[in-house]
Amino acid sequence: MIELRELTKRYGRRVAVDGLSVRVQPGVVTGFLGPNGSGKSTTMRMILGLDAPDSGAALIDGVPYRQLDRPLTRVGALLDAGAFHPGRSARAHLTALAASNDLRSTRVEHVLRIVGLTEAAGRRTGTYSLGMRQRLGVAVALLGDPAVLMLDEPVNGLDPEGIRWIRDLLRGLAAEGRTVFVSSHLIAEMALTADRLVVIGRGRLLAETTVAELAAGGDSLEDAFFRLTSETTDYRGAEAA
Ligand SMILES: Nc1ncnc2c1ncn2[C@@H]1O[C@H](COP(=O)(O)OP(=O)(O)OP(=O)(O)O)[C@@H](O)[C@H]1O
Repeated sequence: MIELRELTKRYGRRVAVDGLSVRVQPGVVTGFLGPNGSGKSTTMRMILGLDAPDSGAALIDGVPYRQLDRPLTRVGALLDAGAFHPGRSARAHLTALAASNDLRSTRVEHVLRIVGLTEAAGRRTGTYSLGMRQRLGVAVALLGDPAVLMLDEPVNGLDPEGIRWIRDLLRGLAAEGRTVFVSSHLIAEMALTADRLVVIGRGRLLAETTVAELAAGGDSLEDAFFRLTSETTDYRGAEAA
């Protein structure tokens, strides 16, 4: 489980994450939704110990990420697809990561199979398409067989086949009992992938709900999302100008 307790982060005078308290439960896909700049990436970076909160805490199974023993076996994350050495093959990348984190080397071929990269695993990642790099990012996240998975905008830039693949994978991982926390600014995509939704705007919690509850209001999911977040966006479309 991921637990945020009054999590707060400021950049100068700007509050990027503002007293966020949320519990992300195992066994379901939880969508983390909010407009651009609402604080999703900053929250995820704090969960992974890459940014320090100004106050509050982000806990994984009760402890901060940095205190986890063998963290890759506890939490898998996909933050930035494409951040791989372009001259290295996928297999070499995963093998090095497994060795440096004391993971069984048999995991490498296993995760390559899960993400469908077995045949391409010997190729330099510099030759990979965005979709293939995304798959490799997912392979990295799964390498330690963690019970908690966190993905920041995993469908960005993917074609429909890639989007469906990520969706099915995430739902399968949750069905295995894992905690799956996935961010997006696209409500329509999240409606197809997530069971629960955590909606934020300007770093604040706006709603913790289910897709069904959000849709029950009568208007479309998109309208419900805009209604929730409209007060928090810094920009306005022509209609509202
Ligand atoms: N390193 C940083 N320095 C200064 N400001 C930052 C930094 N990182 C994020 N911010 C600011 O914090 C706020 C939240 O940004 P964040 O990237 O977490 O939002 P997001 O919801 O992930 O947005 P997007 O969907 O566009 O990725 C924004 O106003 C952003 O400009």
